Amino acid sequence: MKEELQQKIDLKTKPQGALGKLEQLALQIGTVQNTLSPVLTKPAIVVFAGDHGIAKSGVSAYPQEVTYQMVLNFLNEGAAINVFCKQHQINLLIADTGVNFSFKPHEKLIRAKVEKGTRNFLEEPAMNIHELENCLTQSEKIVNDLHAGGCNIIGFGEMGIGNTSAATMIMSNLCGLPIESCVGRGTALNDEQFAHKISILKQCELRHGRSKDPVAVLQTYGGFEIAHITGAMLAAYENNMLIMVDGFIATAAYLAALMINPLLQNNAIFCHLSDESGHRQLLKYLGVEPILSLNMRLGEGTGCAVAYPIIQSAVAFLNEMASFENAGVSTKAS
Ligand SMILES: O=C(O)c1ccc[n+]([C@@H]2O[C@H](COP(=O)([O-])O)[C@@H](O)[C@H]2O)c1
Ligand SMILES: Cc1cc2nc[nH]c2cc1C
Repeated sequence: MKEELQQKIDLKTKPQGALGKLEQLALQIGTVQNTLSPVLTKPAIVVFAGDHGIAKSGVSAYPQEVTYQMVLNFLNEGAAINVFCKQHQINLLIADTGVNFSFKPHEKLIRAKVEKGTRNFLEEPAMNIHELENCLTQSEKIVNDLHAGGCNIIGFGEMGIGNTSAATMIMSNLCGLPIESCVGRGTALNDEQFAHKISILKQCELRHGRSKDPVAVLQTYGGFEIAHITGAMLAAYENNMLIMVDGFIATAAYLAALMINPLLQNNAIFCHLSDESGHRQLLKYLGVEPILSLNMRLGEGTGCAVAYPIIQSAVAFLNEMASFENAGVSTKAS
């Protein structure tokens, strides 16, 4: 199928390769769906939210309460992700994987709470193996349900004060890179706060040692929302869905999932380069190029939502553009 797709792309009325990254996307999407005429159906983004014990150690510029407050904002349709999903007709769902708050039922809220926040990994592992398994099973069900409803392209966002610290530790361990190469300012720490974050994360490294085992690393550092994203990506792959990968935290979850199933890379679309400083290095480590680079560092799945119309353009040109033959346009001079 790959060769036939490449031929179809090359016969479109354009100089060879002139649609750049859109051509690579069209090739990838057609290959995943094993067709010359792929379609994107019922696009969805799930924002997984969870609290982090490490937030108590002064590693974020914002207090932990912002996690639940932002979940309420998502449910009231006031956040950036709501706006972009509405703009592009993407179905948006919010999953409470471990927020320190009791939410009232809401049609867009998925109840997947493991605990009211992870434990502080400065002192002890963020979660136990049962809690991690709970994350992986619940997220699998969430994705399976969306797939059963006709969704074939899905993005995963996250919300969790302190989660750039967890993602930093995941990246540092699984890539075998020093903390300094992975850490960033998250929600915009000043120089002093940033130095404190680095010192805390180094203490955590001393406490837990290093590991390249994705399951052990997720258990040690969390969070519930990150582990949910890992499980959700694995389930999306099993359903042969296209997987939109968002920013730093979502890519750390992807890294863990990739180590569990390397075939995941066939279905993954890297939506944007986050301004969180470790993200560039992480994408480089993975050997992938994102669609967008807009200096965004919000999370919530906003990179996926903003990149989605570009993914649609890739599918549209493949399906709708004329070939040289159909349009009566001459090919290259020989
Ligand atoms: O997606 C990203 O690349 C990204 C980069 C920096 C921060 N964030 C968001 O900011 C929060 C984590 O930042 P922090 O400083 O609390 O660790 C969390 O809710 C993320 O969604 C997200
Ligand atoms: C306000 C705010 C919104 C967010 N959305 C994702 N992470 C966030 C962090 C903060 C602080």
